[in-house]
Parts: sequence; C-alpha cells; structure tokens
Amino acid sequence: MGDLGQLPVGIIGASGYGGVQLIRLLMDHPGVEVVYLGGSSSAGKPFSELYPHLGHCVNLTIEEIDLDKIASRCQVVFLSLPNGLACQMAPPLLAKGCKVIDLSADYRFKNLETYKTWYGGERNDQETVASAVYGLPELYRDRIANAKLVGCPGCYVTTSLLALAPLLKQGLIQPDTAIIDAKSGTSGAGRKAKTNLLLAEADSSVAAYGVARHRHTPEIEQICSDLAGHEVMVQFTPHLMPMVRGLLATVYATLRDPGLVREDLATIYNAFYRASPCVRVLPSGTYPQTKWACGTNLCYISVEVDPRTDRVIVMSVTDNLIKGQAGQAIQCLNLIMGWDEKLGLPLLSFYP
Ligand SMILES: NC(=O)C1=CN([C@@H]2O[C@H](COP(=O)(O)OP(=O)(O)OC[C@H]3O[C@@H](n4cnc5c(N)ncnc54)[C@H](OP(=O)(O)O)[C@@H]3O)[C@@H](O)[C@H]2O)C=CC1
Ligand SMILES: CC(=O)N[C@@H](CCC(=O)OP(=O)(O)O)C(=O)O
Repeated sequence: MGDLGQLPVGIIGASGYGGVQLIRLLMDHPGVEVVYLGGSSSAGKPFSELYPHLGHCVNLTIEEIDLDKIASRCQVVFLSLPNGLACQMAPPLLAKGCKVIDLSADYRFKNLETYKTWYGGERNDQETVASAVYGLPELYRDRIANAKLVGCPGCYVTTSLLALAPLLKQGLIQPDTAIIDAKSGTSGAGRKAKTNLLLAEADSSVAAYGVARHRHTPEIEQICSDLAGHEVMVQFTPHLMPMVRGLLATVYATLRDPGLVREDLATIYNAFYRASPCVRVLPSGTYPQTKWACGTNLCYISVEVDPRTDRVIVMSVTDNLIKGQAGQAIQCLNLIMGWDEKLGLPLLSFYP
C-alpha cells in the first residue's frame, strides 16, 4: 500500500468510552489524523485532563458542537453518542459533504417505526435512514464500501450475529429456535455514572436484565431475517458480569439435519469467514475466553453439537469496546476508504 495521506476525521462524544477507544486506535492509524473532538459537559476541557495517560499523544481540547465548523475541518465524522442524538447531527453533516459513522442505534434499523417502538423519540429522517448501511463488515462489506452513512451494531448484536450468521445464511437451523445467552462487562453500559455499576454493586455478582424485552432483540431479528430470507424470531437474554470489558454470547439452536457433527459445522464456519480477517474460528473442542479478545478487534468463535438434543451450540467472544464498538467503526472506515479492512486495528490480546 502506498502513501495513504492523512484523512481528517472528527469524533463527537470523545470523552466517553467509545470516544476514547476511537482516539486511542486512530492515533496509531497510518491513514488518519484526528482533527476535532466534540462533546457536551466535557466541552472546553483539554482531552489530556480527562485521560491523562493519553495526554502525551493527544494535544486537542474537546470543543462545543458546531456542525459547520466540524464539516469544514473533517471528511469523516464518528458519532459516539447516546441514542437519539446522531439522528439530529447526521443529516446536516451529510448535507455538508461529510461521511458519517454512527456507533449508536439511530441508523441500525431500516424501519423507523421499529426504532421508535423500542427507543422512543420523534424522528422524521426516513430518507437518511434509507441511505444508511448496517456496519457489520463480515456481512455487508460491499455495501459499507460505498456508504456515506454507516450505523454500526453494538457489542451484543455483533457478537450474537457473527455466531448465528453461517447457520441462518445456509438454512441449517429450525425456524425460531435460536436462544442467545449473552454476558457483558460493565463498560458496555458506557462511562456515565449509574448505581448498578458501582464496584460495590456489580462485583462478585451476576444477573440477567432486560429479559424478554431487551432492545437488541429487534435489531438481531432484523439482520437474522435478512440473512435467512424470511422473518426470524430469537430469544435474547443479556447478563451483566463482574468484569470491565469483554462479551461472551452462547447461542443454542435446533439443527434441521440431526446428522451434522461439529466438524461439519467447523468446516462451514471456516468457509463462511475465510475472507474475514477479524473473525477466528477455533479448532473443534476449543472454547473461546473473553480475555483472548480483550484489546483486539477480533471475534473468536467455536461451534459444538450435542447429538442428544440435536442442538448446535456456538460460543462467540469480543471486546465490547473494540470489535463491539470503536474497532468495528474503524473497520468500516477502512472499507469506505478502500484500505485494508484491518488497517490500524489491534489483533493481539494483551493477556497471557
Ligand atoms: N460501551 C459499549 O460497550 C458500547 C456502546 N455502544 C454505543 O455507543 C454510543 C456511545 O457509548 P459510550 O461511549 O459507551 O457512552 P458514554 O456514556 O461513555 O459516552 C457518551 C458520550 O456522549 C457525549 N454526550 C452525551 N450527551 C451529549 C449531548 N447532548 N451532546 C453532545 N455529546 C453528548 C458525552 O459527552 P460529555 O462527556 O461531553 O457530556 C460522552 O462523550 C452509545 O450509543 C452506545 O449505545 C455501542 C457498542 C458498545
Ligand atoms: C452492559 C450494558 O449495559 N450493555 C448495554 C449494551 C451495549 C451495546 O451493545 O451497545 P448498543 O446499546 O449501542 O448496541 C445494554 O445492555 O444496553
């Protein structure tokens, strides 16, 4: 690859967990220069004051959000904001010629009514919604490459969909039998203070939440239906784990063909992800640990079959802040720019 030049990019929501991971990764990216950081309560603060350990390489102050100024400085803008804000900022940024990569849920749904049912709020940006591409590179690589607006899936949905995709695409499971049991570290909830995330509350305890009504369910179903070519329902149960980062999704489903063994499925998964450098299918009998993915943009997957129940069991792990958030957004940027998909992205865990 020749000289990449320096693409000027901005990050709105720079003080949050998604923002700081974007900055950390983009500082090492050979094709990008971060020229603008935006925020709300953090506006006016030098980034080095918020994150002193990164201060030596980020000499920027978080600024108030002025979309004209941002568009005059940046070609690509990452939005790492609570749900309901990107839909106000993306249309004017696009109109001013920027490309937008959104990390929230605002541009993940094709049907605005589904979004409103699960997230609430008033929106009239149907045209913009229609132009958005779902930012899961392993499934929509070609569309992302031509997108002006990408709505990236979050950590639970990414990890679950990568586990389920080969099964659905190839019609290997009985309809509506998929059950997703998922476990996330507390950073999945963002940096904002919440009582249930205090160490004294979250430590040494595991609990399910959002049972039978978590807002990721319709998003997973939307993409599963697209892959299967018919409406699909899933059962999704998330759990909060006493750890900071990492996500494990264990997915169960009933096989159509009970004669399939784990080696058959491993072959199918390996073929499905052969051209996907950020997915690692593990050898049969090896089950992924969240720490293997920590700090990386990788998703590790293992497939098992229980011949007693005819169920396939897929285990999938990611770092919720990297492949589940900031890394995935950069993977999408790489595709948009025609760069190597994994450019600037970490692929080695820092754990032993
Ligand atoms: N955490 C995770 O694992 C994942 C999160 N996501 C999604 O990514 C997005 C960001 O999440 P995360 O980084 O964790 O969240 P945080 O709570 O850590 O950060 C939120 C950011 O949004 C900014 N912000 C809040 N309100 C406003 C406003 N009115 N105007 C401008 N900026 C505002 C905050 O800035 P300030 O401090 O200046 O107020 C902060 O920088 C969310 O949509 C989340 O659902 C997706 C995948 C995984
Ligand atoms: C632990 C925790 O609270 N996690 C978040 C999900 C994080 C994620 O997947 O991000 P998106 O919501 O952007 O998809 C939750 O359950 O709402």
